[in-house]
Amino acid sequence: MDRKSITTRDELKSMLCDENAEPNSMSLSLLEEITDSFSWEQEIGRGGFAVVYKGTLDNGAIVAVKRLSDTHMYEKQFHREIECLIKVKHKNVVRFVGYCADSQGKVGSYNGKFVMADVQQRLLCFEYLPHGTLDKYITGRIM
Ligand SMILES: Nc1ncnc2c1ncn2[C@@H]1O[C@H](COP(=O)(O)OP(=O)(O)OP(=O)(O)O)[C@@H](O)[C@H]1O
Repeated sequence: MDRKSITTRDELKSMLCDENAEPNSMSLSLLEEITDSFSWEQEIGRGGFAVVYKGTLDNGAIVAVKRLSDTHMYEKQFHREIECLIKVKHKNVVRFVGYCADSQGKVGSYNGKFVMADVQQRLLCFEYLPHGTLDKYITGRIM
């Protein structure tokens, strides 16, 4: 279980080219880099618990980066979700590429005092599906 995390665009590109490659942990800095720091121009959709961004690579490859809202899940649930996503491998299920759980202590002011708080970021990365949602696809509302 000591596989090296995906930290560069090249590592992500070669992982995407290998259909047998297992999902892996990814660095927050790489996910920030490919989504232009989660800019609104890269946003492709919103669900109940996450905003989904397009992550673009220089060879034209695209991934979908799902940034979970900080209140969405406890640690255990997040681990269980990753475990399930890793196990599911099927041609009709979107490919799970990787995950990122990052926590940084940040100093801020609260009631006039400086406090140190843990800022957590949890992200999931999937293969990008270019044809919109299934309901729009089925009902023909795709451009
Ligand atoms: N792999 C993907 N490729 C392309 N677009 C995606 C992908 N995953 C999500 N999206 C887009 O982002 C939107 C939000 O996705 P998300 O999975 O967060 O929410 P959801 O499917 O509505 O379900 P829920 O809120 O229950 O998790 C989708 O409706 C879709 O437009």
